[in-house]
Amino acid sequence: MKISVIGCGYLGAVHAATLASMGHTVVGIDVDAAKVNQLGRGVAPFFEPGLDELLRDGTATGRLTFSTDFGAAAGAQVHFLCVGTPQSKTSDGADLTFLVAATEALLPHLAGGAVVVGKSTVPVGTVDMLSDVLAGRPDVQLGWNPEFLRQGTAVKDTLVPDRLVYGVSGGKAAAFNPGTGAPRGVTAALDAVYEPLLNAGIPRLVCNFATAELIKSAANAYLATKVSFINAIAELCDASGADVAELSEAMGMDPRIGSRYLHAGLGFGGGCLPKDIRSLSSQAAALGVAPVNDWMGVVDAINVRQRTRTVDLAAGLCGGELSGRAVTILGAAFKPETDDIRDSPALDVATRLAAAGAHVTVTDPKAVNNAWLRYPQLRFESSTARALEGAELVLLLTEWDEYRRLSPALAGGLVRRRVVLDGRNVLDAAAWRAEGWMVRGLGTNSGEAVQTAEDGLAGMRQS
Ligand SMILES: NC(=O)c1ccc[n+]([C@@H]2O[C@H](COP(=O)([O-])OP(=O)(O)OC[C@H]3O[C@@H](n4cnc5c(N)ncnc54)[C@H](O)[C@@H]3O)[C@@H](O)[C@H]2O)c1
Ligand SMILES: O=c1ccn([C@@H]2O[C@H](COP(=O)(O)OP(=O)(O)O[C@H]3O[C@H](CO)[C@@H](O)[C@H](O)[C@H]3O)[C@@H](O)[C@H]2O)c(=O)[nH]1
Repeated sequence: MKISVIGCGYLGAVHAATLASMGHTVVGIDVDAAKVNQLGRGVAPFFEPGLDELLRDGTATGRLTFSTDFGAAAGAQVHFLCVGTPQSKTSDGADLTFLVAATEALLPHLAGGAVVVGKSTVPVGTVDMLSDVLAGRPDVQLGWNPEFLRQGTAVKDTLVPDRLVYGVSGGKAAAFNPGTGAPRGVTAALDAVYEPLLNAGIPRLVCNFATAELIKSAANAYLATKVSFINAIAELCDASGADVAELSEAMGMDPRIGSRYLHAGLGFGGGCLPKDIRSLSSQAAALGVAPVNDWMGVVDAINVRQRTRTVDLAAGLCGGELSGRAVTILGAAFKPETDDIRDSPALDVATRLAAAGAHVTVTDPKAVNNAWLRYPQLRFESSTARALEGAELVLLLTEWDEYRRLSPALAGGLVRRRVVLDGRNVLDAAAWRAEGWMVRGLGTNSGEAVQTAEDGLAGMRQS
């Protein structure tokens, strides 16, 4: 099947490459000429495990091409909209201008009976709004197929998703032929696209547009809620002498709760959860559903508070005065296995520490280039060892394996003071303490004095 993918960022590039790997003929279209050029050479413009191989294979077979020209989408039977829906610069709501612009640019090139399917994350009511853009083409059918991939495991998540969701006009009742039960319209087109996945037993749910839009928003809101819940409890742990890691392990053993997204630390960031909970909040406010609006506000506030707590703890560990202190931050990406720095908690903390006068050095296995372009006021170092040299305080803020495995003895030989704030609660604190390190975490300080300026002074006397 000939397919176009409009918008080739973290979502679209992976979607295009995986569709080509399933045997489809795919053209990826993006307004960013540099990105298109790189993708066309079979090279991923960002770090995503497994993507380079898929791009190389797809472009080599000729089944996968990229273009800045929307005319290249002509003749495709299915068009996927994968452009960004970032937070608006003026409100909590999503900015849908890229989606509207992409749909308008695609319009003149749509073949008779073509199917246009959105994958971007959108507020409820967006499909109805886009139907107006396509109003002059009643032969074109619109569908919504939200995407649940995670960066870092995007290729696997796309090829082996937990489920496929199809939002179609009229919902499930309209999706199947009443006589034969056979899928029709957008449902039939998407079944043909995802045939290998359906044959492998991936469940497919068909629903109306509003449900499809809200399934995605609600899923991200729930994940964010789980993370903020455990982070609020982590603060309670620090205030009471409990240990959040042990608590979370025990809670997670209850299958009704589950252990995933229950890892306390610096909190969530990235191009999805933060903007999606704010978008849901503003949708709920517009629809007069105060509890959802309030709920998302609390989840967001707890998340932002983790960053402030981390800065305060760092100040405490420096004797209450950050000015002039050499601070090394391990991690710049919003999470491991990606070079994405959108709303990175680590970089937020780094800039706040720098603003307080600390001499901040940031290192990361993959994201140094992206971060350096965006934050020229920080010092970046690609070698972990060089970044650690002379540090008076080390903060582990993105839990790459390389940092989890760091030798406390080797690191201790590089720093000026053996003081580490483990913002992701991943280090073996006992092993680090055995090498003379003062170790602090977020919710994992049981048996230790809660962080105060006195702690910092003690740490400074120790060095
Ligand atoms: N990143 C993820 O893990 C992920 C997962 C699921 C859903 N989503 C959703 O997918 C959407 C895209 O997210 P992303 O992370 O890939 O963003 P991104 O910023 O990486 O990619 C968006 C791409 O769209 C392109 N673009 C913008 N306007 C365009 C236009 N008019 N025509 C063609 N291309 C245009 C941009 O140049 C960019 O390459 C968002 O709605 C996001 O919420 C993202
Ligand atoms: O126990 C946990 C789990 C995650 N995080 C943080 O939460 C954020 C999000 O992590 P993750 O969900 O793995 O990353 P994303 O790639 O942003 O994926 C989310 O956002 C995507 C875009 O909407 C969705 O498609 C995915 O299903 C959804 O998991 C990161 O900053 C993590 O560090 C925690 O702090 N504690």
